[in-house]
Amino acid sequence: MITSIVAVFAVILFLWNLKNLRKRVPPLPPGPRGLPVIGYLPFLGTHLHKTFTELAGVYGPIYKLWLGNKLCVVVSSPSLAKELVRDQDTIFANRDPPVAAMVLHGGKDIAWLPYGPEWRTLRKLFVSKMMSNASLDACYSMRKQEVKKIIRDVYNRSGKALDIGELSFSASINVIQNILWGCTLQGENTTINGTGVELRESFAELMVLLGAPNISDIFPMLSRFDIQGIAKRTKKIAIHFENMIDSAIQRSKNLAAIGGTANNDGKKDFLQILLELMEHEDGATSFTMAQLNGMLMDILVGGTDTTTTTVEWTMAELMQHPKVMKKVQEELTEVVGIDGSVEEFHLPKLQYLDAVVKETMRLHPPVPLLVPRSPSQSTIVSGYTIPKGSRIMLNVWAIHRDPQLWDNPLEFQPERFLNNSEKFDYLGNNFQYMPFGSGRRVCAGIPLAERMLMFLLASFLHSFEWKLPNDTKLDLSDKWGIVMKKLKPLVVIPTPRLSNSELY
Ligand code: HEM
Repeated sequence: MITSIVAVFAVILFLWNLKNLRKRVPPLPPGPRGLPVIGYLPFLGTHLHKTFTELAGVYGPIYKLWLGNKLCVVVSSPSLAKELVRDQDTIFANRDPPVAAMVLHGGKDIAWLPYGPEWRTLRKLFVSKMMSNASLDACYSMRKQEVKKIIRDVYNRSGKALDIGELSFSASINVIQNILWGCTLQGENTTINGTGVELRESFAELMVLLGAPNISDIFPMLSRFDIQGIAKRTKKIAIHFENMIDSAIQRSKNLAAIGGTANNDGKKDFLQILLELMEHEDGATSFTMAQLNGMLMDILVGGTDTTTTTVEWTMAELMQHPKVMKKVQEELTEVVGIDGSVEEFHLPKLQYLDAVVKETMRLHPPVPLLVPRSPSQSTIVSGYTIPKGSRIMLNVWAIHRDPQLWDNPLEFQPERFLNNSEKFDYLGNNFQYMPFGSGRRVCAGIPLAERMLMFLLASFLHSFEWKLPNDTKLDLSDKWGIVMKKLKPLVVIPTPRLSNSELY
């Protein structure tokens, strides 16, 4: 009798333990302790990507930190990146927009919308109507005209010290505006002499505001006090953009009323296509004015600052490595010819320049932590629980410099990307190299970015020799922002390189 009772108890105890074992939720990832209430906030420093890389050295490739009551998870290995953006992509394709993004356009844009039908419609529209090869080929003449305009500007100022970031910003913003609404709204003002400088400063400030740790994000109940003034400063910039977009919309509507198009060739620009779709809305493509605004702002902001920054970093690395610069120019002479100017059909043949751009984006990924993700449900990654709503940062900067993945990772060696174009492209299929992100939320503007980067750089490098002003020392330090820029602008002096002045 006693034996039977003990046996029954033992079985019950065993089943109870088994049930508990099954129910036990895996732990959160390890991570540093912060202070009560504010968590790790005071220790973040000014360079988030570097602080996060140092912490990975202590806690491993996946760790957590608390910023106030917001749980952040930082991931910095290719295999874990794959778990997030390939194996569990539908869960991690969600975003966690900061207050600054909400102030900018209510989060109603491709970059910040949560993963779902609204985001899918906008992204599909953008990719199919604006980023297809056919659409980009159709507006090549306009891209060419804008790049030529910049090259002529530079030629007219040969021998003077010029800011490379300003030059490439002028070209990028004009190209993007032309694709969006068929003209540059500031007209001549976005050339290197005009108020394009002011516009560029607004973009740069916005990137800092979007990337800054904000008390309002960490303690939503304090957001109405806007303690750091981030919402106020973002609103000011948003109004500037809204006015720009409003005048573009008004102009487009006026043109449509008289049956005209912004381009004299009768081709519709992106804004006209969108406005028409809005009027004849069907279920598949319907969207609101707020979404239209968000999408336009997204493209203006997301497309120009990243491209400008990459051009500046590439030129800086080339100034630092004259032998590489020489090889790039030799390739250009061979492919384009010293009596010709660069055309887009030359670009696929410029394999060494392509390797130089890839190597630059390895060392200086323009968006070092990508755009933060946020799981739409609680899930498990690498044996750790990742709760719904936590903020996930993929530290691409650390992955791109990991000595276990790259030989001499801190050295600028474009050769590592030569004859390797299949292994390393921009689509994020190789989780060791992801300057444009990966998965469903990979950058939506890659086709234009790739063409613009190569076209601008090839034109600058083919048309001019570049040198630093006397007594200037090149500084390759960076400055934190969601888009990471050079701390000091790159200022260089051009001298014409081509045989014939008519090529300028
Ligand atoms: C050098 C140039 C560029 C770089 C390095 C870059 C990088 C990125 C990165 C890292 C992301 C986030 C990806 C992720 O979360 O996995 C992103 C998103 C995005 N980019 Fe780019 N980008 C560039 C140029 C452009 C251009 C030219 C456009 C538009 C004309 C553009 C439009 C967008 C949009 C709309 C998104 C949001 C995608 C989404 O959330 O679905 N980007 N970009």
